[in-house]
Amino acid sequence: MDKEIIIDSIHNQSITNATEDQQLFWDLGTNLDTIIKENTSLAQRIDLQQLFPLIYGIQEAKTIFVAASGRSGFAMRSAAMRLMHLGLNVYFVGETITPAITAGDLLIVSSGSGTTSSIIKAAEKSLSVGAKVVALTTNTDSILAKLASHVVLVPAAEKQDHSNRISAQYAGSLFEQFLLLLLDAVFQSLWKLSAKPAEELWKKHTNLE
Ligand SMILES: O=C([C@H](O)CO)[C@H](O)[C@H](O)COP(=O)(O)O
Repeated sequence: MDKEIIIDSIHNQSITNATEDQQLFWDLGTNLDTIIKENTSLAQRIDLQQLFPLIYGIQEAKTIFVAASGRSGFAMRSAAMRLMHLGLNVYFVGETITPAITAGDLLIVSSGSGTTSSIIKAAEKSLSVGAKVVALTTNTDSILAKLASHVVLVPAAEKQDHSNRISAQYAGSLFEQFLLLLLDAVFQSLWKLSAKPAEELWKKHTNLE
């Protein structure tokens, strides 16, 4: 190939890439800004008093069970880990070592849609044995919300709401992100109430990772 053509094509390539990179840079910044703003707005729309029964329920329960699917499940696993750090007896539903739920226990479920069948089944079983069920969901008319002993409404977009009205993010992303923030806020309150020093909690942190 002619030397000038090669130089020309390299030059054009770098101009094209620079433009694409600039666009990507701008998009990423805008995306982060959108995500943070949507979470901030959601935090302002949460009725914090709806969290009181969750907090008291966690303090009173013999054993706490946590259940959620997919990305909601990832957020709830993080919350379950922190409850364990507080010294509470906590299991994630579906793990091999999770025992039977019984009366006096608490099941915390989260489902943006409130229609995920495994989560509804877990709630039904828990109620049938006399355990309490606290549900976090975007939909107070859902089967899960109607079953639950107590509902925390998280007014994020439901995963099949493609209207962009509540969130510009894909599917249930806002709900799933916010679960992590909300349950970290719950943990901070529980930690303060426990009056335990961080060093005591840290002893519970896995030393096998
Ligand atoms: O992983 C999920 C999906 O990607 C939606 O954003 C959900 O967490 C999963 O499908 C469970 O759904 P919900 O029970 O409605 O939270």
